Amino acid sequence: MSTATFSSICFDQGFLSKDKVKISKLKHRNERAKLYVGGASVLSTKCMQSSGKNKKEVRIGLLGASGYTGAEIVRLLANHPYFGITLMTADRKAGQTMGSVFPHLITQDLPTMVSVKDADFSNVDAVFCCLPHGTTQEIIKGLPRQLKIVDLSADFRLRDIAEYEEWYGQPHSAPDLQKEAVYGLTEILREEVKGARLVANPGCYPTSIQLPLVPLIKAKLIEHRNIIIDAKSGVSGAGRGAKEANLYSEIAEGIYSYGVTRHRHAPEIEQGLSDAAHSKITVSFTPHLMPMTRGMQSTIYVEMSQGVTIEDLYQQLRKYYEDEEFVKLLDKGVVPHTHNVRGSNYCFMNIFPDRIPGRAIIISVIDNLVKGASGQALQNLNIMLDYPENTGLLYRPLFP
Ligand SMILES: NC(=O)C1=CN([C@@H]2O[C@H](COP(=O)(O)OP(=O)(O)OC[C@H]3O[C@@H](n4cnc5c(N)ncnc54)[C@H](OP(=O)(O)O)[C@@H]3O)[C@@H](O)[C@H]2O)C=CC1
Ligand SMILES: CC(=O)N[C@@H](CCC(=O)OP(=O)(O)O)C(=O)O
Repeated sequence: MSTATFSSICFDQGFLSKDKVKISKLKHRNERAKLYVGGASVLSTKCMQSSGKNKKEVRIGLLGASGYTGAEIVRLLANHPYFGITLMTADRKAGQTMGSVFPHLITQDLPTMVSVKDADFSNVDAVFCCLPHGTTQEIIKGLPRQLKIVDLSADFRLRDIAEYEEWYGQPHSAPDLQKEAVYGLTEILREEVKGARLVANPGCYPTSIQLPLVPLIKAKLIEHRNIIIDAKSGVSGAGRGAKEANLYSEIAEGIYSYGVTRHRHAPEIEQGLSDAAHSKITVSFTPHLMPMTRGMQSTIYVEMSQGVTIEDLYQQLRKYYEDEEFVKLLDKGVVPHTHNVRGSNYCFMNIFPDRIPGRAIIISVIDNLVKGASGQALQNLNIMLDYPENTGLLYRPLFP
């Protein structure tokens, strides 16, 4: 069985069917990976519906389905043999079908979107919450306790409620739930995610920044001072809502920095780095908006600890991520490009010696909508529900 190929398996989308990838290679830690080659369990949605058998095992509620991250969850779940969507919500677009809002999803059989206040959770086991921060905490507070929840917003990411209130400019209405939430930076906090009911999915910038820095800080290879992060995002990072600053004519043929000295991802990044260091770390962080739809690059300048070499940093990242499916340290000298990860759940990174002795430059790229949002969210829910972590996430990067 372990030598079956994906070409022998019925998936909704053609790209995997052409891949002669040995199933054994794709197995993760979880024994349920065996189900990949179990015949009926790998049938596509269409196959299941037409036979009326083998309904998907987990019923998913998707809150904020009409936004970019919601649509991305729908796209990813098309290839998930176990998770099926039974509830979708929208705000202004409540009452509409997904296919009318996102024609690229018209081939998927999906429920009509309803307003959150009319949502019936009796047919739901787990929820992806793709709502704006601020609105999310009230909604999650009202959900049935038995639901597993992955929240893509920032509402439960910061442990310190006072810090949340300072950076987000409003009181937190669910501090008790905040205590229960687990920060879902998967490759770093996988064990905590396993037992969680509520996961706070990390922001896109914090994901691309913490993945390379946390292993280096844990191994005491870099200094805690003078960490400088220059990060760039595609426009989809700002969501689908209309904003003057995101009009084509404002974005095309130029770049601009925003949130200079005060972007709300700074405390989130600092929380993760400080946990790794067991002492307070403060960073210089400046995000930029780029004239591209998806993609994110973080270029990070660090000071190496006394006596540490670039080779030490490289070997630490190599060791830390050698068994990881979605985080890849590239060969020495290869510069990561957002094109390398577009449409996929990968984070690619590399590390270079700076011309200033003792300093290093780290480059990390992700797709903000996948590893930076919906992909990592699905990775987390797979773990929370004890499914193979890579289920539904084996999309190859789109190039060009
Ligand atoms: N875009 C990205 O790259 C990333 C986004 N995130 C976070 O994920 C969350 C979703 O982001 P994204 O999909 O980009 O956002 P969008 O603006 O594209 O979508 C927001 C969704 O929430 C719904 N909505 C808006 N206001 C309300 C409300 N008051 N009550 C109920 N539903 C509401 C919208 O419905 P309708 O369209 O019908 O009005 C829409 O479905 C945000 O918290 C964002 O910060 C996190 C990481 C990366
Ligand atoms: C390009 C752009 O505008 N990006 C968003 C970050 C997206 C994200 O991760 O947002 P949350 O932390 O709110 O979930 C921003 O800078 O506000």
